[in-house]
Amino acid sequence: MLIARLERVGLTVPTDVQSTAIPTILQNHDVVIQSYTGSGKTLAYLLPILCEVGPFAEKLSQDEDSDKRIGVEAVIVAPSRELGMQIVREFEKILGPEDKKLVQQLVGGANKSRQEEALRKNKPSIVVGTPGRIAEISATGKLHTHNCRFLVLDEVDELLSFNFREDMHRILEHVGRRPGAEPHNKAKGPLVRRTERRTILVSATVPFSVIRAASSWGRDPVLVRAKTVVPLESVPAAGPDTLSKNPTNSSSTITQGAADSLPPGLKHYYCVSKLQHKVDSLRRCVHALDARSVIAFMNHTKRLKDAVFKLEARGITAAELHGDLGKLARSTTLKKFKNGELRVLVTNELSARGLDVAQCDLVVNLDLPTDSIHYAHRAGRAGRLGRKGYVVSMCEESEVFIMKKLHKQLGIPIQKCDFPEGKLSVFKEETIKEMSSEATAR
Ligand SMILES: Nc1ncnc2c1ncn2[C@@H]1O[C@H](COP(=O)(O)OP(=O)(O)OP(=O)(O)O)[C@@H](O)[C@H]1O
Repeated sequence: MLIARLERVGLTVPTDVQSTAIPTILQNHDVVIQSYTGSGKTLAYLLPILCEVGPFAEKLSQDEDSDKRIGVEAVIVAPSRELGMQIVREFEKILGPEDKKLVQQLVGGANKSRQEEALRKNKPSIVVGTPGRIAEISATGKLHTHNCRFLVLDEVDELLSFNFREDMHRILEHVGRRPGAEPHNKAKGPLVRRTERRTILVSATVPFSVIRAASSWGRDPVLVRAKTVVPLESVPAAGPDTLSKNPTNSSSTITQGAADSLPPGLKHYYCVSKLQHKVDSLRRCVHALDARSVIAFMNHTKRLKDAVFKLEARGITAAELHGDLGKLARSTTLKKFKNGELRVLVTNELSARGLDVAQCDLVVNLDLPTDSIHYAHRAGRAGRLGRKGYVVSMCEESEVFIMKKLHKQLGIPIQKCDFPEGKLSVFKEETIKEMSSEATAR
């Protein structure tokens, strides 16, 4: 049934991470799924859920069946409303129009009373949302998750950040916990109250904070990477940027930084440009690479509008996407970008995580990311599902040392380039020594 439906929507060959994660989750494991951006992690958890929840589920035994009617059975948490809605659309694509009411979005910014009304009326088995809204509706008692069998935290390292702490605590405490069960008592170990909830943590980057969280939230969780499954306790504690030795060898230290979170089809460059010329360098870069679908990242929302204005003034269709925009403006802009009406989307960190625009062929850092993890998530907007793509970072002379650091932490070549006469020109391979002597000479 499910396989037939997948074939109908053009999903016939599983990606590596799906081939590894799906059976592991169906064997009742708690899992951490780590695989590079655009490798199909969403379906890696969505498909096992649909094997057990909804129209494609194997028939449950009588008592489980009666339980089935009470409340939500899967909760998926995402750090942004765009990613939340993207996951909902993936569910709806597979469920089809007749069953799409089985999944309900609970993202921030949408109308809360309409969401509560839909929960009451449709009695969805699956909810997908952002931490604040899920926690808020759960606190009103209108979201019944005690029967929940799956809790998915997508972009989990982002969800661990401070601003989600309180909401995530509530979600972890309530989802899959039977009413009246004794409160979480560490002394009795992390699992005394959750019997069958499977906790699935997902990200392209898995810093040690995620490993630690998984061990306390799950029951003997395993780490699923593209082709390997290792017990989590075999992962030694390490700093945030430990690079993997040999990813295929299960005893190696895992990458807790970002080295193997980058898609293989990407080429990475940096271009030295003065701050006031960066947008013009972006324009020359877009033309030189003949990029059709470009995502440009900036660190300060205030400056996005100015960049869009300059691009439009030079005849490049562009728009800004950030959290200060209203819900409608954000979804309209995203739709226009995805259907090719816009050539450049100028955005900030909000859109870095998880945004899936299959045709994105160029990512430009108009402002440099703060670290290798942020670099990886931004870069991973291009090269989706093994496609080719470029990542070009615009940096001032004084920031070149940051590119050297990223090159080292990520273990990837990031070559210096420029765009004279509308062509990409790559400087000869600058070794680390040359780069560092350049850096010290300044
Ligand atoms: N088996 C498959 N066959 C064909 N297309 C697939 C398959 N699995 C996923 N896709 C498509 O590949 C794209 C990327 O998938 P997805 O967004 O799940 O990647 P991801 O690993 O979650 O990326 P990120 O780390 O950026 O969130 C999506 O458009 C998805 O529909």
